[in-house]
Amino acid sequence: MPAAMPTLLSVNLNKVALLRNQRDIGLPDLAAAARTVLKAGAHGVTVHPRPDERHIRFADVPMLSAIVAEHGGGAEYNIEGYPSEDWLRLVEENRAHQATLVPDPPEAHTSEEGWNLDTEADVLRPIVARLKARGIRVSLFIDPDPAAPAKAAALGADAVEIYTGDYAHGRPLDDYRATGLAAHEAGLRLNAGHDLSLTNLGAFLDAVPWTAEVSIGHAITAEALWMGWDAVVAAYTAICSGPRG
Ligand SMILES: CC(=O)[C@@H](O)[C@H](O)COP(=O)(O)O
Ligand SMILES: NCC(=O)COP(=O)(O)O
Repeated sequence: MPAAMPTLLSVNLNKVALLRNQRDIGLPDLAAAARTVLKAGAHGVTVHPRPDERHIRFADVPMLSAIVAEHGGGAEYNIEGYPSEDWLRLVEENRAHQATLVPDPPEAHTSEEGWNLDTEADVLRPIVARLKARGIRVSLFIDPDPAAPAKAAALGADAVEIYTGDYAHGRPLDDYRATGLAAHEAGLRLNAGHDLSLTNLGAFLDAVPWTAEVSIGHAITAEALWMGWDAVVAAYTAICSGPRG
């Protein structure tokens, strides 16, 4: 069993932006949300700017970059998305610490699968090199497939993010643990995300103790409506730093 390590929490602000976009009055204040979650103890902020700007708008990206930089203390900015030229420029121009490449088509309702690292290898390899040349950590969004981490490492990725949506809907943790171990053995940073929540995060981290970072947005935003941001971030960081069973 690997030495227990605290898992870092990156709060995805997509759903704060989604609510903000419903009216033209700037509420909820996205900048205030970013400052609040960082002050409450989140390690970083994640955004997933989609081509239709349904939630995070391209103009939000530099504003949030400045807030993460202003917070300091090693806080990180994780930008997720499909690596179109526009998205790549957004990542490069806004000092992302980590770029998480996700295979979503523009019309995707949400992210529901990882990369096919066999058929997309030739597309991804130069993109990974381009981002790494700028000092950006590159994470590839993968399915819970123990064969995926070695393929991601062969493409030059620094990290993988296991898609956890199916786990949240009842898929057993066996493949997640095997994939996490494979990432650890491949020397990759292991991230995880999608539909993680206060009710399912602990069991995931117990089964996959190599997890360096979780990015959580939908559930934490819903939970913050009842608990408030300070309390909900504290609840997640307590799970993230708790003893691994
Ligand atoms: C990649 C992933 O699982 C999430 O980060 C994604 O950002 C969710 O996107 P929506 O918030 O648009 O559903
Ligand atoms: N990479 C996962 C993420 O950033 C947030 O996903 P979700 O918690 O909104 O499902």
